[in-house]
Amino acid sequence: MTGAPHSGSPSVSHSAVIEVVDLTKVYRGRTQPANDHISLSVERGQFLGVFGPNGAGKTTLVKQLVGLLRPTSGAIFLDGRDVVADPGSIPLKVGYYGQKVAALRHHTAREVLVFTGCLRGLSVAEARSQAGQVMDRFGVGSHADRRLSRQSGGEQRLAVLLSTFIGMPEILVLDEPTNELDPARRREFWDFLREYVRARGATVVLTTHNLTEAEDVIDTVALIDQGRLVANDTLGALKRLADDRIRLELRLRPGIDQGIEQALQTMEGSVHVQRGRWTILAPRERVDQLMRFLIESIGGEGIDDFRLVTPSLEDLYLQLTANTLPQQAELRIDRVDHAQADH
Ligand SMILES: Nc1ncnc2c1ncn2[C@@H]1O[C@H](COP(=O)(O)OP(=O)(O)OP(=O)(O)O)[C@@H](O)[C@H]1O
Repeated sequence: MTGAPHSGSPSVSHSAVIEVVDLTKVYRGRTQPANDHISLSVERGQFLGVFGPNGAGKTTLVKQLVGLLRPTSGAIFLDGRDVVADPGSIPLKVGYYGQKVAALRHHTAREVLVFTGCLRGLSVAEARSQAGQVMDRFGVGSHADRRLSRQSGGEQRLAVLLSTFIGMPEILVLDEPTNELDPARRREFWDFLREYVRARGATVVLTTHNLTEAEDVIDTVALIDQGRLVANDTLGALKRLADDRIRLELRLRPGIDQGIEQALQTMEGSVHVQRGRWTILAPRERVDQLMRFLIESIGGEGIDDFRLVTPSLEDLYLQLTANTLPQQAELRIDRVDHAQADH
C-alpha cells in the first residue's frame, strides 16, 4: 500500500490522551521498520481499533504505547507525559493486556487479579471485591483458586484479561483480547467492555483480527500495513470512502446457480461466487430491481438463505490491504469466481 494515510483530522492533537509522533521501530538485526513514521492521536473517551495483516506492526505499536518497547525514533505521550522519559505512571493509568501469560503461570487466577489491583493502588479488600465481581460475571468461580499452569489456554488468558480491568484504569490497551475465548465468553467480553467504557469514560486502543465483533465498539480506525499507517479516521468516514454499495449475499439450492448465472451477468454491479455462495454488490438505487429480478427468476423456494448488508469493516480492511493480500481483493473486480481461482 502506498500513499499518505487517509485521515479526516490532524494526525496529532494537543487535547489527546495518547499522542504518537513520527514513531519508528526497527528491531535489532532487521532493516525493515516494524513501525515506520507513525503519527496518530486518541482523544479522551475514544475507542481506537488498530488493524492490519499478520506482521503489520500492531503489537510493536501497542508495546511502545505502554513502555514495554523502546522506540528507535519518534515519541509517545500519555496525558502529555513522555512514555520513554517517564514510564512510572503507566501501570497506574493503563490497563494493558498483551498476548503472553507465561510469567503468571504459577499464580492462581484470583492472585493475578488481586495483585494487579494492589499494584494499581487498591486496598487488598477492594482488590478482592473487584476481582470477585468480575470473576463471577465470567464464570471463573470454580477455578479461581487454581494455578494458571493447571488451567486451559483460554482460562489462563481470561484471568489475565480480566486483571486488565481491576482498579478501573482510565486507559485500556488491549492486544488481541478475544483470542482463545469461546464464543459465549467473547460475546460477554464485548458487552462488558462496552459497559466499562461507558461507565468509566475510558480511552481504548485495541488490536484484533476479529473485525466483525470490533465493528460494534470502535469509533476510529488505525490501519497498519507493513509498518506504515495507511488509514486513520472514523469508522463511518472510512466506510464511505471504501464503498457505498449494498451487498446481497445469497445461497441457492443446488442446481439453481447455472440457470441464473448468465442472467446475473447482464445486471450492473459486481458478482462474486464462492463455493455456491453468491455475493452481489449493487448500487443502492438498484437493490429493488435486483431483488425483484431474483424472486421472479428463481422463486422464493430456490433461495436457501439471503441477507442484505452494507459494506463491513472487513470489506474495508480487505480493500485497503488489497496490495498485500492480492487474492482477497475482490471488491472492485467485476466478476471473480474464487472456486475456480483457488485451484
Ligand atoms: N522481537 C522481534 N525481533 C525482530 N523482529 C520482530 C520482533 N517482534 C516482531 N518482529 C517483526 O516485526 C514485524 C511486526 O511484528 P508485530 O508483532 O508488531 O506484528 P503484528 O501486526 O502484531 O502481527 P500479528 O497480527 O501476527 O500479531 C514483523 O515483521 C515481525 O516479524
